[in-house]
Amino acid sequence: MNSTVLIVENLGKSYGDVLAVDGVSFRAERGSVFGLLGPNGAGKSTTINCISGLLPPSSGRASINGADIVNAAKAAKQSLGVVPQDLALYDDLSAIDNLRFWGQAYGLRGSELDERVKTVLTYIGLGDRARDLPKTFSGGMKRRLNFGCAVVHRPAVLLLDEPTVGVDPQSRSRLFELVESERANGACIVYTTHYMEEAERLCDSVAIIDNGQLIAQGTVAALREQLDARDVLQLSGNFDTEKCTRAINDLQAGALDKLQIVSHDEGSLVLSLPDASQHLSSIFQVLDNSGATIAETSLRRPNLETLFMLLTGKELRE
Ligand SMILES: Nc1ncnc2c1ncn2[C@@H]1O[C@H](COP(=O)(O)OP(=O)(O)OP(=O)(O)O)[C@@H](O)[C@H]1O
Repeated sequence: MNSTVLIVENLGKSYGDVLAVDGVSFRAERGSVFGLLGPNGAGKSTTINCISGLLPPSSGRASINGADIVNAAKAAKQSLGVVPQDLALYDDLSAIDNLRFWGQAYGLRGSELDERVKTVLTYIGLGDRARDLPKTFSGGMKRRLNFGCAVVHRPAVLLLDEPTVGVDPQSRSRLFELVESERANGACIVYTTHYMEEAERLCDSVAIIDNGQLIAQGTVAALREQLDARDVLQLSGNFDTEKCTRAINDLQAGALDKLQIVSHDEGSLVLSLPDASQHLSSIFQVLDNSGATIAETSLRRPNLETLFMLLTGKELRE
């Protein structure tokens, strides 16, 4: 059995003049969580909405379980479950009837439907609230019901668009458990988020998207390796750009040949280097000699968030 169930090739989507998704390609496997990471407006939802058939792509293609999302849309949708960013529940249907509705929409009938709905209700922790309306639920309970509706027909591919936005910590960890058990059941999960710590906890492989383009892709371990164990040192204060660059160049020419400038303007200086804490005093010394005043300093260990900064020179959450 081929383990690749989702193939996205050179996908593009424009809204008028706005190129929201620009040639995105990736593959995702059964029994794995694929993270699509990027800041607000990067193009994550547009990518998800194209894959789920909600938006027609402007270019490129995608297939789910071998079915092209445009030419074999019905078969593609049958293998797909979607948990959209905004809740998609019927307020006038009880929890169990919301699940029954989605089960029927995907062709489940009779005892198979009854059993599956019962299993999913327990699975999402709403067994004792089956007959209640979603409006009586907390935000986290609604999210879990939304999740249940997406998995009731046992999809091969599950798309989750920022599922933890506005969710309390307890419901968040329950959602993580649900994602992990779907993976254990063999589903391929595409998980979009701008929380890098969620990606580091959940994802087997990730793609980082910025301005509609994938700027890095691989397993979390491989991307960490790409960072070359670099710390990110962020300084804010007053910097004369020219004098400061000269000072940093002197350091690079000396012992700190791995020192890099990530971004630099008059009010801030972001540097990266391995084992930064060992070299703080020499960095501060040369900056001081260049006439810089430093108001604030922060040192971050390498993670996906610092990788984003190293690749783009920008903060993930601004
Ligand atoms: N219906 C639309 N019409 C015009 N532009 C749009 C539309 N939807 C999204 N965009 C633009 O497309 C780009 C990508 O948006 P998208 O919602 O896909 O990003 P995102 O990464 O999902 O961000 P967020 O997490 O904020 O939803 C943004 O520049 C956005 O303003």
